[in-house]
Parts: sequence; structure tokens; C-alpha cells
Amino acid sequence: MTAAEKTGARTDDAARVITGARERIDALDDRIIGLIQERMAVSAVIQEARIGSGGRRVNLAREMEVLGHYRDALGKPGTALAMTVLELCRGRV
Ligand SMILES: O=C(O)C(=O)C[C@]1(C(=O)O)C=C[C@@H](O)C=C1
Repeated sequence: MTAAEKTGARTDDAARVITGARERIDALDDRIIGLIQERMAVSAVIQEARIGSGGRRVNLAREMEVLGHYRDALGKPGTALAMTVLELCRGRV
């Protein structure tokens, strides 16, 4: 498959730009995934401390803060992203 076919570009110049930018996106996605995995580990520490003390896994007031943080930064899709992040960190409720 040619670079043009792989990228959907109609010129070699555009194919080069897209190929380079996709490499940066793949590197960014690797970092984002790493950060999410780090967040999951930190969240687990909190949840274990709370459950170990007799509390519940979920803290809805805190989740509202997290949802608001993402929404303020990214708009409505930010809320959906935060819900997915929370599900990754504490499982489905
Ligand atoms: O901050 C907490 O109390 C957590 O347990 C962490 C966290 C999160 O991953 O952000 C996870 C579960 C709770 O329902 C709220 C937030």
C-alpha cells in the first residue's frame, strides 16, 4: 500500500505531513494511556483506603468535582470522557 493510500492524501506532500503527524499522535496516545494507568493506580489506593476504613468504593461528591473539571476544560464531550475515566478507575456502578 502506498503512503497516499494509507493516509487518504492525494499528494506526496500531504501524505508526508499526515504520516509525521500520525507518529506524534501515536506517541501522545501512548502517554495518555500511561497517564490513565497511573491514575487508575492512584485511584485504587484511595478506594482501598476508604473501603478498608469501612467506607464505600464510590464518592459521588468527588465524582461531581472530577466531571466538572473535565467539562470546564473540554465541554460536553469532556463529561463523557470523565465518565469513561471514572469507569476505568472504579469499575461500573
Ligand atoms: O477521590 C476519591 O475519593 C476516589 O475514590 C477517586 C475516584 C477517581 O478515580 O477520581 C474514584 C472513585 C470515587 O467515586 C471518586 C473518585
